[in-house]
Amino acid sequence: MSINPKPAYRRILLKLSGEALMGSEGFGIDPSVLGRMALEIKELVELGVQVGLVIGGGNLFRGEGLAKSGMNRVVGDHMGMLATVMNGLAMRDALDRAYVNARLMSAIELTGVCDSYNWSDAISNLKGGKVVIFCAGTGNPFFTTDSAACLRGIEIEADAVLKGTKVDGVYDSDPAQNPDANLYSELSYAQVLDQELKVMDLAAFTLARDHGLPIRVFNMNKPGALKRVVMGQNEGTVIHKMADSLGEDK
Ligand SMILES: Nc1ncnc2c1ncn2[C@@H]1O[C@H](COP(=O)(O)OP(=O)(O)O)[C@@H](O)[C@H]1O
Ligand SMILES: O=c1ccn([C@@H]2O[C@H](COP(=O)(O)OP(=O)(O)O)[C@@H](O)[C@H]2O)c(=O)[nH]1
Repeated sequence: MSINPKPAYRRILLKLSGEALMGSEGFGIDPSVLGRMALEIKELVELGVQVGLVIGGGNLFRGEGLAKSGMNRVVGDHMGMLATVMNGLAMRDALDRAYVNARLMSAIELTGVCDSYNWSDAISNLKGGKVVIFCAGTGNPFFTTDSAACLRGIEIEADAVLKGTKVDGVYDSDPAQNPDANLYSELSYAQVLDQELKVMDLAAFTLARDHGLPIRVFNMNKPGALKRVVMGQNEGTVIHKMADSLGEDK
């Protein structure tokens, strides 16, 4: 196995689900998980990779779940977006404690708590080697933080969206249901859509496809997997533009 000494990416958009932060607890934030993730992100910064981060809120609130219990969906989504701000505050704090310079930018204005999202400030901070955490999703109800990850990824001209999840990548069927499921190392956008593989919601996925933004899915709970992805080693599944048997992939 050859080790590639240089990172494969100059700038990435890392998406971490809220559930990734709760560790073995069923709710909330596990400080030890947060600390481990901060150290993994620090390694990337030390390699010279520019890191934008989008954090989910599913460990605290999801609008869809709250709406099922009778709450107005828009209010539920507002709570979900504020949950991502809480996760963002915790992540910025963990990065500070790991001596990593980080800025927290919110799509919803929260004076005195964090900065408001500003595209050019985000780019300057990234160029200056600061980790930029984008919270409050897109700022709009009925969207997800996967959509926010693709949107911010396109805006900051990231080389890829790296989606950290609970499984090793994208399989031909749900590995939680089928122990014999096979892991893909590479897929085209068309293959994901044709085979209805679960990567991210359709709004997020089509945004990435239409802008040719590669998505790499990997296991955030697997120590060192993030670094291997960034070093261009064979880890997880990449979904990107490729000519497939049906002709041009969009
Ligand atoms: N074809 C598939 N490949 C990989 N994971 C899949 C597939 N189908 C369903 N899943 C499930 O999707 C989950 C990960 O989805 P993800 O979007 O990261 O989480 P969430 O929906 O909780 O935000 C995994 O736990 C896995 O069981
Ligand atoms: O642009 C956005 C992003 C998120 N949310 C809300 O915030 C919640 C938490 O985000 P998400 O479910 O994407 O978190 P994850 O699954 O990544 O933890 C969502 O369920 C939505 O209710 C929203 O309304 N608009």
